[in-house]
Amino acid sequence: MKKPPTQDKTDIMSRRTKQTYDYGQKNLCVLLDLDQVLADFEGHFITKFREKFPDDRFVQLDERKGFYIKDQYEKLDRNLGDKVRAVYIEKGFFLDLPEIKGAIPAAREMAAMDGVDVFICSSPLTEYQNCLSEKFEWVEKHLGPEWLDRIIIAKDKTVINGHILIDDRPYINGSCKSPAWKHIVFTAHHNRHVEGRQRLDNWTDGTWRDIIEDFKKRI
Ligand SMILES: Nc1ncnc2c1ncn2[C@H]1C[C@H](O)[C@@H](COP(=O)(O)O)O1
Ligand SMILES: [Mg+2]
Repeated sequence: MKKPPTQDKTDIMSRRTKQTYDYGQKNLCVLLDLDQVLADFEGHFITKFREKFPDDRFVQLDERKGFYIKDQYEKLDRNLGDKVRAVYIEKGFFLDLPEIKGAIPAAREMAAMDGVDVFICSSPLTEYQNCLSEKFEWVEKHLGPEWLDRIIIAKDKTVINGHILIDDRPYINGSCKSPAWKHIVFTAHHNRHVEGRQRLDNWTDGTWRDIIEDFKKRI
């Protein structure tokens, strides 16, 4: 393994690809989900749904329950499922997602922390045509081009290696029954009812730093 050069972490981070050197210690690998952790999928969905279908019933954010928006809308009216889908497969939907408050400065600060590597781990829709390229565009626009090398696209997040996965989806299943990561549930309206899980409620009160420091001690 190469010896580390005599430069500080800021210099290394400014490169497009962060290199791995033998510092005699392991870095904490943090996987950050994109939708509803960095980008506000649910809030933007309601705005667009109401613009497109102003005469239809919709679910207020504080009434959201269960991961899939489509499932809850279909319970209101079974014809709404196709309308829900039409909103998020439309060109520009993923690119225009607003930032979750405080997420971008927190992600940048986390990535600059000593002993921490940060990746963005996101699942594409099966209707990938707009969603996939727009996820990359969103990251480039909000975090910068140097983050493009840190995007992991995976339908099955259980096979991805990392120490922590911060993700709003409360149950993450896949072909690996014992994923390497510990799941920290990022609180969203749809998952508030899920109990007994380690959570991160927001990016603004600084508690994310405590979680990262705690896990750094454990690896
Ligand atoms: N709450 C959601 N309802 C429907 N679809 C959703 C929701 N959150 C995310 N999605 C979509 C958008 C993403 O492309 C995939 C997976 O998202 P991920 O945040 O990586 O679990 O599903
Ligand atoms: Mg998500």
